[in-house]
Amino acid sequence: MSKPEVTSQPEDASQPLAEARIAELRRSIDEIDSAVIELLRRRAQLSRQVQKARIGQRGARIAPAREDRVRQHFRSGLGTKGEHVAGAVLLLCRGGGPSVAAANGDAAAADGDAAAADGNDTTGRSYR
Ligand SMILES: C=C(O[C@@H]1C=C(C(=O)O)C=C[C@H]1O)C(=O)O
Repeated sequence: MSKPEVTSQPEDASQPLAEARIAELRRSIDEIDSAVIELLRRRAQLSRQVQKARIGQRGARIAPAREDRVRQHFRSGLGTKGEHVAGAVLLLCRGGGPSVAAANGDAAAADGDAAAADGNDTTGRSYR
């Protein structure tokens, strides 16, 4: 696999058009990121409702077979790297830690997530 290109040069202020274009593109990227964040918040809410319902029926919070299908869905849409995205999405949406709603700059809540951030899901499987 080829290495990702890394530009060490500072952005060239002598190219104002290119700079303006980059700024415009970055605004579009930021808008998309905001939409992705909002969708992930909604996904996490729905996911927690499913988990709560299952726990209410004395089931487990985690459903490995369903998670495999979620990974497959991301892989079919995004290629092999999609599985990494799926791993991050599942990590975010699984309950047990602070909810995504507590994420607004709440360092204490973020600390509580550290145990889940070691690259392994709660089934002990690595998602890296
Ligand atoms: C939401 C569910 O519960 C958990 C969360 C999942 C998810 O966020 O996609 C998938 C499987 C479960 O580990 C579910 O079983 O559908």
